[in-house]
Amino acid sequence: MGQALIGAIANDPAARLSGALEREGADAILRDAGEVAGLGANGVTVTADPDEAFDGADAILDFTAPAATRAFADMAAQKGIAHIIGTTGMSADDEAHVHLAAERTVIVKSGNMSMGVILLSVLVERAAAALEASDWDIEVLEMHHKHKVDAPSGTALLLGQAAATGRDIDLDQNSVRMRDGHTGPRAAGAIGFATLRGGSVVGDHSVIMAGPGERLVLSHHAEDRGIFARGAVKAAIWSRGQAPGLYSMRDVLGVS
Ligand SMILES: NC(=O)C1=CN([C@@H]2O[C@H](COP(=O)(O)OP(=O)(O)OC[C@H]3O[C@@H](n4cnc5c(N)ncnc54)[C@H](OP(=O)(O)O)[C@@H]3O)[C@@H](O)[C@H]2O)C=CC1
Ligand SMILES: O=C(O)C1=N[C@H](C(=O)O)C[C@H](O)C1
Repeated sequence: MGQALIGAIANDPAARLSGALEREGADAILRDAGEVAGLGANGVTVTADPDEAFDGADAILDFTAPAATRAFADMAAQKGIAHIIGTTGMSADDEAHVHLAAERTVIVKSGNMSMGVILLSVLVERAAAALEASDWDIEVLEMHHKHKVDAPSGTALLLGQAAATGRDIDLDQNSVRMRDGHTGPRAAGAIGFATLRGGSVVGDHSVIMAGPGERLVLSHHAEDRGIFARGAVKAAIWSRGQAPGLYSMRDVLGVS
């Protein structure tokens, strides 16, 4: 995602890359960030020092890992920099940490930054509200590339949350995250998740609403990681002048 972000910033006249961070020992350290992204030199040197990378920045675009995101949330809050979080696979404890940091700075956090997925979540919420839970079973199916380390995807959870909100139920209390063996029949009102991994799939998500004699399927297919990067840049630009708080991509895109 780092390379996609550098590309999205270069293509947006309202944005400027001020720093680029990688982990100590990574091949990209001390290289030109534009060259690492395959765009030609842009004069920004990749560093392993977060302080150096964040110095002078208005926003941090963070697509890393939960432990890093926790640490960067503290740094962003302390420096008063907006924190745009795309990292997924965060625990409840990580989420609570981010909530606390959002008391001190602007945080935009979303399991998916693309316009299409955010609109899909609105449609899922409406469909789930309209369809009787006793008749319509909701399953969220996702497939990603073989390098992905967390499951279900952040997007699948975001879509599951949209369905739960539409039904006015608690997702954690009603979700089935895996099935194996003699599971018994499906619990009425459950929201199920199924995960596929393989190849180079950028990100496919379907919310299946299975009713008596018919099936409604709402899907999104990501073809290029640029859609996530462009959303993150949009969020960073939007964050300017906002009051501290935890925001979603619905806030950024103005859809509900
Ligand atoms: N919300 C959205 O729209 C999207 C979210 N994502 C999420 O973004 C995250 C990253 O995805 P992706 O780019 O594919 O993953 P990668 O593993 O390719 O990239 C993550 C990078 O972050 C680096 N990193 C981790 N910890 C630190 C740290 N403490 N300091 C500096 N660098 C660090 C990793 O280094 P190292 O390899 O050395 O650990 C790695 O280079 C995932 O959680 C993914 O699910 C991805 C796409 C879209
Ligand atoms: O890891 C990925 O690649 C992606 N992660 C996000 C997720 O967990 O949903 C967003 C997108 O689907 C790609």
